[in-house]
Amino acid sequence: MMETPYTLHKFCLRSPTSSLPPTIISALFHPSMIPLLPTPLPLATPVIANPSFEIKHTPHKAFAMYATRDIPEGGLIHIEHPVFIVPNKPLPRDHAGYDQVGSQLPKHAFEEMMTMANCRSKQDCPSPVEGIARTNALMIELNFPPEMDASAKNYGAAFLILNRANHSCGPNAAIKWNLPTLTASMYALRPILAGEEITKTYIDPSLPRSERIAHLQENYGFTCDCQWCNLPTSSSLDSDATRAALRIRLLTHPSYPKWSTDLARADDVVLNSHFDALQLIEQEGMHGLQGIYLEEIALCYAILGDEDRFRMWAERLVRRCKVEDSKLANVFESYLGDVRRFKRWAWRRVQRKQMQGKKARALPPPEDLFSPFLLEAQA
Ligand SMILES: C[S@@+](CC[C@H](N)C(=O)[O-])C[C@H]1O[C@@H](n2cnc3c(N)ncnc32)[C@H](O)[C@@H]1O
Repeated sequence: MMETPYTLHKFCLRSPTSSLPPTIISALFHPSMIPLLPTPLPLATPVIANPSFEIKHTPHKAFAMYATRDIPEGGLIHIEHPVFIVPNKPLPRDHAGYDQVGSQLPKHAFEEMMTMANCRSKQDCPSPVEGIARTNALMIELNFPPEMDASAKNYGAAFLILNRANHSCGPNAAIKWNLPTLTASMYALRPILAGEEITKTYIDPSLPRSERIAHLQENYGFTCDCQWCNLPTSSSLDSDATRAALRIRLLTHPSYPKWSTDLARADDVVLNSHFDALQLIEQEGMHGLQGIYLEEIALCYAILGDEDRFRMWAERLVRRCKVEDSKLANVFESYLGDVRRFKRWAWRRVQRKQMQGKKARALPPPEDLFSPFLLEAQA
């Protein structure tokens, strides 16, 4: 039998209140990975008391997540520990690892997991647990040291609820993994209406439609039914071009840092470009790209010293990135508490005033401009 370093582990996250049972995570870990988990292990994160979604069976996609009430942009939808963590690579055929993982799960979790999608063939994945893991597991980060071999850093985690989210090329939600708490959080990328399906993306949505379709077919065994994959050919080419442009734009858009120190550039050059980007993002449903534009629009208004507009955009940014980037949300929350905490508040106005002051001092006093002597001299 071929030797494999992956061995089964069970992690027990104690509940913060004695009335709740602990959370168990089964994992197939390389021994070198154990120190890469948080130490000590976090307490179990309680589930959200009044969830804003339900899981329903659908005619064409098996199960799906639906919003049961309106969810605001950036709103937390669900937070969950994985039921299992496994390496994202096939183990030797005779290795019982995946089946062991399955058999170690609590009964209800195992039964639920066995109803999850499995798009792998028996030849490809003889163990159904492996097929389910390969269809559903989300890539997660552990405390990987930089020198570690890239193939060893490849771990996936399966979630009983989050894995019910279907794919869209214009998703309204995204998932953020948090290693210290060993949880994944789902949050809204844009406002979601009650009754809407909650979707995430399984692929890079900026790829052209043909590549997205091929990728989803090959890796997940389905043909995407989203509105962007069903556009007529001519509109689809436009959509491909817009998506490609949005991807490039992230690297090429007018630079906020340069603008913020360069009075020669028009006040609205970055703003106009970013408003334009937000419109294209809206059109393609690529709200995952909004963050940088929202942040820089708020910063532009700070540099311009336009408090009302700064507040409007900074409040939106804080809402939007509360889950995705809580540090950034905290920074902007502190500016909202007192805009003068932003060190370069109204920098462009202040600079212009100072320059005008300097120019005025460099010119002769106004009465001299009209003195008979000057007129004579000019003549
Ligand atoms: C991670 S699971 C999503 C939840 C799944 N529907 C279930 O019942 O557990 C991925 C599988 O869901 C289905 N699926 C996801 N997104 C889809 C879409 N946009 N159109 C059709 N089927 C989809 C495919 O069968 C895919 O292999």
